[in-house]
Amino acid sequence: MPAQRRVLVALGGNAMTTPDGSARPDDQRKAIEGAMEHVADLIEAGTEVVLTHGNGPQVGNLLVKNELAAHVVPPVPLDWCGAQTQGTIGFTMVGALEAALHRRGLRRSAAALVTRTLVDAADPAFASPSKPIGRYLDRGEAERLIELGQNWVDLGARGWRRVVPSPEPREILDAPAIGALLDAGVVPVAAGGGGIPVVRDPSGAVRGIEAVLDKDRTAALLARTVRASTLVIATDVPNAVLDFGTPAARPIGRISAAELGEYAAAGHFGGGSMGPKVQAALRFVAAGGERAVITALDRLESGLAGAAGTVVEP
Ligand SMILES: Nc1ncnc2c1ncn2[C@@H]1O[C@H](COP(=O)(O)OP(=O)(O)O)[C@@H](O)[C@H]1O
Ligand SMILES: NC(=O)OP(=O)(O)O
Repeated sequence: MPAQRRVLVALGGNAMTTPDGSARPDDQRKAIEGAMEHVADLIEAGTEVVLTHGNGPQVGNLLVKNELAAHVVPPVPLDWCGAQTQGTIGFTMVGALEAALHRRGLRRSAAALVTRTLVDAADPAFASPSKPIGRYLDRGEAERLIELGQNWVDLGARGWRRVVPSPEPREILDAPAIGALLDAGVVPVAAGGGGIPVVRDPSGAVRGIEAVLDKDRTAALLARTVRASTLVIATDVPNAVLDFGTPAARPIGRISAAELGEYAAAGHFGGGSMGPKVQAALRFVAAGGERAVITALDRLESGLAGAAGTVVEP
């Protein structure tokens, strides 16, 4: 498999929902259709693309539905909710991407793979929930749910959000199937929502475990696994910003991994938002990746060329 021009594009939840995170089906369809136009442009320009995506709003909403309906139908575990969101988001992305490719005269197909990501059952993250999912609530509503045993954190201006365990992704178990899709010329959508978290029993059997993986962390692992030259993290802001949200805010353009690492250590990037993206970019480059780009969807092409966004190089 050629390593040149293979690009892993990770789409954030913001590329798939409205800014209020409500995740209404029509809003998701429209947002995904817009995102796939940009991805189709890359493919038309000759880039080999592997796609992954977040699922924070969707998996949180599904969990709530399960809990609300628990007295009527049996609730399913969080890893099943993750698998279900891979299915619906992947299905929507594949349809939108194929339509966008066909409009450009490209008869390429795409396929969404239900993807398992191995984690360690002893990961300390299981004891300290940190991954924000679902809708934002105000403090009073969040406190009521905390009393019922849920974990919620204050995320500032947008409100409070539920958090669940998010262990470190260790291995993409379905990597051979992703490789087979690439070899067949099919555009893979893989490891959505960071992949379904699974652990391996002493017998070697694999089983799901309740958590939601961080899609940026998994994207860095997936990019290395498929030997992509570039990792692009597409979100709703054109750049990572220093002193974000203050009068001294300034966007970061091209930067070395060493310098970006210093800014990260100094606390410039929000946990649960820009922090994981910067961490993923640094990990990918440290592991031998040529370039990681953090930018907005509408700058994908110029970001790939190193002319827009936060461009991280060794
Ligand atoms: N230092 C920073 N630079 C830029 N954006 C930041 C920074 N810190 C926090 N953010 C926030 O991170 C958001 C993007 O992260 P997130 O909402 O998790 O994206 P996605 O859902 O696309 O993965 C931006 O909308 C911005 O509000
Ligand atoms: N799983 C995950 O990280 O999803 P978001 O990017 O939507 O938060």
